[in-house]
This record gives sequence, C-alpha cells and structure tokens, in this order.
Amino acid sequence: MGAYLIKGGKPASGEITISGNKNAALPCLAATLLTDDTVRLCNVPDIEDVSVMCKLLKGIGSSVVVVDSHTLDITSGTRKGFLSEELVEAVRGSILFLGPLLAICQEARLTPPGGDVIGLRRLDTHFLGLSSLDATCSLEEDGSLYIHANHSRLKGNTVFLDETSVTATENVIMAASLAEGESVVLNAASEPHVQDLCMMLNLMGCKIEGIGSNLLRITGKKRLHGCSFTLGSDFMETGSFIGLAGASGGEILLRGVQVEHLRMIRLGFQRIGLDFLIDGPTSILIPRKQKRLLYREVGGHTGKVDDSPWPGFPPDLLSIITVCATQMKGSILVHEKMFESRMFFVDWLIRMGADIILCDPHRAVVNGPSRLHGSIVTSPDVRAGMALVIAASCAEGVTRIENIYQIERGYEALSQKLLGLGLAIEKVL
Ligand SMILES: CC(=O)N[C@H]1[C@@H](OP(=O)(O)OP(=O)(O)OC[C@H]2O[C@@H](n3ccc(=O)[nH]c3=O)[C@H](O)[C@@H]2O)O[C@H](CO)[C@@H](O)[C@@H]1O
Ligand SMILES: C=C(OP(=O)(O)O)C(=O)O
Repeated sequence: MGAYLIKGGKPASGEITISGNKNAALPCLAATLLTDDTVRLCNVPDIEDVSVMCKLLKGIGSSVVVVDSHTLDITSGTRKGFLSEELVEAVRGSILFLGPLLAICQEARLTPPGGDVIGLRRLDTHFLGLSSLDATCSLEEDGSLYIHANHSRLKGNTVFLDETSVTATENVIMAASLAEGESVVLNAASEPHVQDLCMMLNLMGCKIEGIGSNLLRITGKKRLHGCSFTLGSDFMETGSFIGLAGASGGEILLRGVQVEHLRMIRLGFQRIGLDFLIDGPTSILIPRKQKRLLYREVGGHTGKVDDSPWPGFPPDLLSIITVCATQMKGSILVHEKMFESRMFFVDWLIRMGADIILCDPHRAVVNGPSRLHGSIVTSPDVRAGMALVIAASCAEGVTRIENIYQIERGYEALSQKLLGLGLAIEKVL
C-alpha cells in the first residue's frame, strides 16, 4: 500500500505547476467512446485514476497511445469485452462508461463503481437522467447495473435531475450527444470539469449551449468525430496547495492555475484567514504574511465554511479547510452538506492534537490554533489524505501516513512536488 513519513515544522515554500483536472480527465476519457475517430487529450494528469480508466478502455477494445506523459491518443474499437470488476470498483469515474456505451451500443452493463468511501455514492440520478432519454435502467440480481435503449437510438428529451450530480450530468450529456433531437438538461451540474466535457463534445461536432449554467441545451448528432482537447487545470490541487502554504506558514507560487475558477474558493480561504495574490492570468502567489484569523460573521457570530454545488465552495476542499483552520486563531464551523461520512477523518486530526468538536457526521467546530504532533494515521480518502499531509507538515515530529494510494490516485507526482517545496517527506513501503 505504501506510506509517507513526514517530518513537520518547516514552512512549505517554492513554486509548482498545477496538473490537469482529475475530474475532467475521467469523463473526457469516457467520451472518447462516442466516436470511431482518434481523440487526442492533452494536459492529462499522470495519476492512478487515469491509468485505471485507460485500462478499462483497453479492456473494451480502445487503443490508448501515450504520446507523452500528459498526452494520450485514444481510438475506440469494438466497445465490447470485459470491464473488469476490480478496476470498475477502483474508481468512481467508471460510472461514466454508462452514458457513452448506452448511446453507441444501445446497452451497458457495469458493476457498481468505487471511488472514495465518504458516504453513499448515489446512482439514482444517473438512472433518472438516462431513462429520460428513452432507456431502461435496472439493478440486476447479481448487483450489476444494466441499462438499455428502448429503441435503436436514444431520444432527446427534457431531463430534470433530482440533484445537481456531477457524474450523472456528465452521463446524460454524453448520452444526449448522440440522441435523436434536442435535450434540455435542467438542474445540471456546472463544475469546470462538466464544462470541459461539454467543450470537448462541441469540438467533436455536438452542439451544447448553456455551458457553465444549470440549463444545458444539447442537439444530438448522428455521429461525432475526433478532436484534440486540452483539459483544464485541477482547482482541487490548487486549493490543496493554497492550504499547504497557508497552514505551514510558507510562500508558494502556483503556475498553471485557472484564476477564473477560484472565486468561491478564495472567499472560503479568506474565511479562515488565508488569501493569495493573482500573479498574471495563470499564476497565484500564496504569501507568507497572512491574517491567520478565523472570521466572524457580521454581528460577531462564529463564522462557517460550507459546501454546495458549483459555483459554491467545492466539497472536495472542505477537508483542506478543516486542517488549515486548526492552525488559525479563533473558532469556525465546517459544514459538509453533501457527503455523509467525509468529516469522520477529523478523528485523525484530533489524534494529532487538533481541537475539533465533531457535532454530527456533517458538522465540525474547529478551535485554533493547535500545536499538532506526529502520529501514525491512515488516509481514508484522497482529500482527507492530503489534509493529513498538511497536518503532518505543521506537526512537531514525524507523522506516518498509511494507505497513500488513496492520496496519489488524485494528485500527480505528489511526493516530488512536496520535496520541491522543502518538505521532509519519504515514501516507504
Ligand atoms: C469523479 C468525480 O467527478 N467525482 C466528483 C463528483 O462525484 P459524484 O458525481 O459521485 O458526486 P455527486 O455530484 O453525484 O454527489 C455528491 C454528493 O453530494 C450530494 N448532493 C449532490 C448534489 C446536490 O445538489 N445535493 C447533494 O446533496 C449527493 O447526494 C452525493 O452524496 O462530484 C462530487 C461533488 O462535487 C465530488 O466530490 C467528486 O470528487
Ligand atoms: C471524491 C473524490 O473523488 P471520487 O469521486 O473519484 O471518489 C475527490 O476527488 O475528492
């Protein structure tokens, strides 16, 4: 499994370049199934989740040519064959095969996907959305998901999603791109990764309007063609390094950032006393000098940081906010509204000396600043794992973080990037 040994107490400082967005890479990889032509994907992060998706694509006949470490040429083949249960269960992104396979093969069968164990990962919105396009979805007795088109081609429709699910929106978009007629998707998710998928499909000949909003109008095409598409930068990685610099008291220059994606993220970090300077269209500087004060609401009440679908504060950054808040002065409520089990990781921070009250599975009150000390901890999910890395960088002594697969599946070259920022980190078996 592997572990990190991190000796804390030194501010993380230096420069790094942010990688391509993991959550954009996954749907864009799945969308290559929608055409027989070759699709070139650029700025693909070199991470485990991508490698699993590529293995799954190869399993159903796609050719994946590695042009360089961040560029892939993908050409679909039969789209028949084996979607390995073990690989499907390794990533949440595997659910993204449902939409394209349904559109192009009129059916798809998949064991339930995996991903972070942070609470129920619902499938209902996927079923609701895809069945609105004239398909039938079921959970089979053997536990697999089976979906088939009721006619030879899916039919465009008005699709109202019961929640703004990211991957369900992506599945509906991909299915609708080859459906007959127009689809209008209401209550659609609008995260930058959803936008990337839409932009890629438009380059492939589809017509998607309303990109970035919660109403998408998709004109389905009989066939889509190849394209070359460059993935956007990973705003979760950006937020993680803002957190690392801020919590450890260092100064980091981040390159390859999409500053336009950071509006709410910046407001969230400001609430815990951290800010950054915009240094050109694709760079930000997190300066050493920070307020380091947990904000209070107008009227003096305890402040809070909470998540919501885009353009709200992303749920994936709340673990980072929580650990950073332990190093700031004051009290703050962190309210994770979307996943039922994500906040349980605070037990590890408490073990390291943090003063946190877990009020219920969704809410934690953080009182800071706390002196953290090294401990042996385990990464339960990709973002909690990164939060533990940040905690370790601030702690006195050595922290051993186990199960680092659950960190590295989402962060490219993490240990090298951390070494470059001066962190005393060693990777051990
Ligand atoms: C591969 C991928 O892209 N994974 C991301 C994707 O997962 P994923 O697409 O699985 O997440 P969903 O957007 O479906 O939902 C996430 C959770 O939020 C809840 N929910 C969602 C929408 C809503 O309006 N109300 C609500 O309560 C859902 O019930 C679920 O518990 O989006 C999540 C939410 O941004 C991110 O954490 C994941 O990193
Ligand atoms: C929850 C996440 O990933 P996944 O949906 O792939 O489990 C994440 O990226 O924080």
